Amino acid sequence: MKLAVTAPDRLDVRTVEIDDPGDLISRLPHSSALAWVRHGEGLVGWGEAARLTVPAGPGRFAAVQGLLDELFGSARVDDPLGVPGSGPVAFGSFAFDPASGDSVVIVPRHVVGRRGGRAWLTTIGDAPGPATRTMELAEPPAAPSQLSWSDGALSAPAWQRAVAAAVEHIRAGRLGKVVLARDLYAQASEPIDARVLLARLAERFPACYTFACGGLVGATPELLIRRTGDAVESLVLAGTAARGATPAEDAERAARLQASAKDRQEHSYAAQMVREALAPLCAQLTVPSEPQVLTLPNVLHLASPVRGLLHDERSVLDVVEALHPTPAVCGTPTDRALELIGRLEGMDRGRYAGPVGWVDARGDGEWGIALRCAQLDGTRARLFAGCGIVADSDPEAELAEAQSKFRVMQYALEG
Ligand SMILES: C=C(O[C@@H]1C=C(C(=O)O)C=C[C@H]1O)C(=O)O
Repeated sequence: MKLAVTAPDRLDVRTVEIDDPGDLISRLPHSSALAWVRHGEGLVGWGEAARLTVPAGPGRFAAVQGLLDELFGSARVDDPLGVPGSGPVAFGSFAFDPASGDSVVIVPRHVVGRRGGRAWLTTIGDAPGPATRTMELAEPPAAPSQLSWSDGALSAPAWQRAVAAAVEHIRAGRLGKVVLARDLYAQASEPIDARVLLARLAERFPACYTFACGGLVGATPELLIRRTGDAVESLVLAGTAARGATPAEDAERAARLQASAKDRQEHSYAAQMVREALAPLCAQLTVPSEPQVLTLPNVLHLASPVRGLLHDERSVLDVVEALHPTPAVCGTPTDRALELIGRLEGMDRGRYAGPVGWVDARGDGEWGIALRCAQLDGTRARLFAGCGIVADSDPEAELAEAQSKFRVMQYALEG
């Protein structure tokens, strides 16, 4: 594995406490944004003090952690706050497939953080000017215009055939579950500004993690892992139903989802694997015996909140490595599911369904699974959505489920 690294020999890092900046996303001065925001709290970043381009291959998480240890370990750091996300941080977005696609890790020159009534500004490289200088509101960016839509690798009927083929493999006993995704393109007349999408997503999906890294922009409900000191948390999602039109219909659909043997099976593959991956790392681990229902503006999900205490000092990236790819986005068993995904989807997922998030110099951080997202490339956006397939899956129902997941980014682009 050969990593491309652009970084100075030694980072000069300074964090200062600042007045409440309010909405973080409106502080971003240009479209090449880095973001991780939920309920108005989190981190936004811009500029590049360092960039790591990580090729496919085993050990990519450990390789990144090793480089960050060097970079952060040799840095001159003035960080009087000492809270998760203060001092130097790296944002990252890893490719889904361990065998294909580059991953991107960026140490921004400027980071604004906001959590629990405190806010901070971190500057790398330059002597920071007065905090108010960078706190000026950026010019409001323009919304995407004249969008046209087209299929990605597979049309809707072709994708339904892929789902039917997956069901055959599962019924033949070759695997228990596989997650199949498809892509969709949006073409705009002008370059798409990530900040417009981020602002719309954060407003409409406040309970999701609105993220941006290396042009991948989305709002994921799925927390792969948060590490704060020795405490770790995860939110496993798998099993989905459409929202109802009224509160009564929602309640009825939530009850049906919780009682659905097919969705419970889809969910238990994912929850069980997360338990098995975390157990060896944890002195204590709690996985609820029954999933709950998470209600989002577009869908309902079966959800298992997992909590644990690490028994050794480990960076959040070590835990990401132990978890990815979970059956929420890949399948069971992992190797057969990966192979079938490669055969049936007809596309490279890139960084969709890979880990996305941030890590600081203490090894604290938050990583989600990059879902409900699009890869921006100038005037074009490539959207992704996928569904867990088990023996009882129906291709038409899975297509409808994928459409309801696409709606998140369709809304972000169209308003
Ligand atoms: C694969 C996606 O979502 C995943 C699949 C789910 C399912 O199949 O029920 C639910 C949540 C996510 O874990 C996606 O949004 O693209």
